[in-house]
Formats: sequence, C-alpha cells, structure tokens
Amino acid sequence: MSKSYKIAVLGASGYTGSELVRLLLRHSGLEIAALSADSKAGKPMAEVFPQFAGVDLPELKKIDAIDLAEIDGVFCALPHGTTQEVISQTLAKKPNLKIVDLSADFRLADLDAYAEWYGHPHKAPELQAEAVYGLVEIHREKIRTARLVANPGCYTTTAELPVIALLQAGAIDPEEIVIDAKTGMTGAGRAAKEGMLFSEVSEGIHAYGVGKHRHMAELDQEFSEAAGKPVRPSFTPHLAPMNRGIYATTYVRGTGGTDAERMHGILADRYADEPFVTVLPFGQVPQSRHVRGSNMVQIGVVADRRPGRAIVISTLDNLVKGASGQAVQNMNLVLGLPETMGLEQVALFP
Ligand SMILES: NC(=O)C1=CN([C@@H]2O[C@H](COP(=O)(O)OP(=O)(O)OC[C@H]3O[C@@H](n4cnc5c(N)ncnc54)[C@H](OP(=O)(O)O)[C@@H]3O)[C@@H](O)[C@H]2O)C=CC1
Ligand SMILES: CC(=O)N[C@@H](CCC(=O)OP(=O)(O)O)C(=O)O
Repeated sequence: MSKSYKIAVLGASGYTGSELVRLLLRHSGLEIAALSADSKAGKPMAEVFPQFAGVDLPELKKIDAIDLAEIDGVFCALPHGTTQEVISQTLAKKPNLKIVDLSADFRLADLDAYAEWYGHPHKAPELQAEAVYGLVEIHREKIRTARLVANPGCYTTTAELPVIALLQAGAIDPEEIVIDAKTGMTGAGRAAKEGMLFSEVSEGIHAYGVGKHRHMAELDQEFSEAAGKPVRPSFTPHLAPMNRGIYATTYVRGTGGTDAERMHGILADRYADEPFVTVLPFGQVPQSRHVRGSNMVQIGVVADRRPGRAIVISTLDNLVKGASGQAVQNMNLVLGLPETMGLEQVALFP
C-alpha cells in the first residue's frame, strides 16, 4: 500500500531531524520525500548518521533545492531564530502546506514576550497569529485545523502536562509551583559546543539558565491560560550526564483541602484515555529510562510530608515526546491521520 502524504524534513542532519527519519520510516501514512541539511548538504544520510546504512533515503539537500511541488507536510527541525524566515518563504511558495515547527520560533503568542526572551523582534508576526501551540493533550481540537503548529519545548511538555491539568481543575495554588528539571545532553543538539564535551559533563550535574531559562516564557503562557490569570512558576533546568530524557520534579500546594491523593485522582482521570500519558499508581516514582525511545510521558504523584502538598514527577524522552514524536503526533492530527500512527513503539529498556 502506498503511503498517503509526502513529507520533507528540514534539518534532517540534526538530532531531532534524524529522530523524525527513524519514526517516519515506520509510519504507514507519511513518506519521506525530501531531507535538508546545511553544512552536511550533499551527503548521504547514512554518512551523517550511520544507523541509516542500507536504508533507502533521499540525499541531504539545501532547503532552497527542495522541490515543494509534491510535498504535503514539512517538519522544520532547525535552530531557533532561523525558522521564522524559512517558514515564511516556504509558505509563500506553497500556501497549502502543513508545517510542524520543532523550534521555539512560533511558540509564544505574545510578540513582546518573544522579543524579550529571544532578544530580537519576531520576523513573521502575521504567521505567529495563526500558529497553534502543539501540546496535543491540551490543545488537540485547535491543532486539527492548523496550518502551522509550534511543537512545544521538551522541558515544557514534561512539566505542562501534569501542571496544566491540575491548574485547570483549580486543584493547586498557582503562586506556589516550583519545577526542578533535568535534561539529557541531546537536548542541546548535535552541533559541537565546548560545554557539551564528555569531559565537561560526565561524572557530575549542574544547573544552567538559572532564573532566566527561555522555557519560562512558555510555561508562563500555558500556565496562565490554564489558571485564567498570570502565573509565574519557578523553574530550574539541569544538565545530566545521559543522552536522552527529561525528568521534572514539581512541587505544588493543593487548594481548598485538595491533598496529594486527590491530585493523583485528577491526573489519572484526566489522562485515562490518552495513549501517550501514563499516570502511575499513587506514590510510584517514574524513571526516565522507562520512556526512552518511546512517545510516552509517565507521571507519578507522591505526598509531601507537609499536609496538602505534593511532589509530581514527570518524565519523557526529549527527542521523542519532547520533540520528534510529538511533532509526528501533531502532523497526524493536521493531516487527519490516526493520532498514534507511527508512534506505537514502547520504550527501549534496559
Ligand atoms: N534536541 C532536543 O531535544 C530538542 C530540540 N528542539 C528544537 O528542535 C530544533 C532542532 O534541534 P536539534 O535537532 O537538537 O538541533 P541540531 O543542532 O542537532 O540540528 C540542527 C539542524 O539544522 C540545520 N541548520 C543549522 N543551521 C541552519 C541554517 N542556518 N539553515 C538551514 N539549516 C540549518 C543543521 O544542518 P547541518 O548539521 O547540516 O549544518 C541540522 O540539520 C531546535 O530549534 C531545537 O531547539 C526541540 C525540542 C527538543
Ligand atoms: C541541554 C539543552 O541545552 N537543552 C535545551 C533545550 C532544548 C529544547 O528542547 O528546547 P527548545 O526546543 O526550546 O530548544 C536548552 O536548555 O535550551
């Protein structure tokens, strides 16, 4: 059976791009038609990523060399700051494309907030107005009809899924949300950086972006919408010596007598029918290694020793549900395919 939609992956020579290729090769509705690269343009994909040796894939081309005539959908897996212009130009050439952007370029609806957090004015404000924030479990219906979906960040997906559900239920105090999160190193992309050398990150852990990480803007936006008033959580990311995974420990205080067990019930009910979210039994703690390579999010809720407070732990694979898996989930929705198509694989464990 032929696959129904032809897909271009922009940034296929990067980590999220290669993860998209891995997922699309097993997708029965989406066919890889074009792959882009920048410095690695002209090379076979298998030379850039040897795991694809023996797999028939298009050669990596510069974005401008890609013929959009036959393309139905585009995944844009480019560094943030480069994507607004690329997507504007791509949609100008072919307005009826569906685009899922993995970068942060279209995530913030407020243009002033974008300029403040990213240090330059938005380069495509008219497109920002139509972009839909692609946190599927929260915004599914709006995503279905979108042309441009802004895939959420990896930290933000991890923390938002439990916290938004609790805020929407009015179960927690919006003034007292503290998120302590760890990431694996692939979150920084494949480009060489001194701070990402093995000798700089192995055998230790450190916080970064303390008090000012740009994902705070996304958290503010989504938490404020869920609470119906401005919310400013505390958030500190850490770099952990592992390849994949985000692990977020969130401290919350219940409102109106809501205790940790009740919060667990709210999350279990809310996500009972969600194919990619598992709420573990009350008191059980998730581990990042149990979601590695899958599109799953696991959430655990534990009672704090102080009454009315809970510790909510959520984890996902930054390259799958934190990026490329959620992007495929979004593309499935905008193209009218079953949401779980191509994403059924369970975690790679041990
Ligand atoms: N890594 C992660 O866990 C997550 C990443 N994201 C976001 O996804 C996007 C991609 O991230 P990731 O895959 O990690 O990044 P990588 O650095 O691994 O890959 C970047 C890709 O973009 C290409 N590229 C770089 N500069 C340009 C340019 N000026 N014009 C065209 N192409 C260019 C690179 O090509 P070449 O290598 O050939 O030069 C490469 O294919 C980023 O916006 C990132 O913030 C989102 C969630 C999670
Ligand atoms: C280790 C590391 O550097 N991680 C990245 C997060 C990457 C990500 O998923 O977020 P964006 O899509 O918003 O880039 C960071 O902290 O900026």
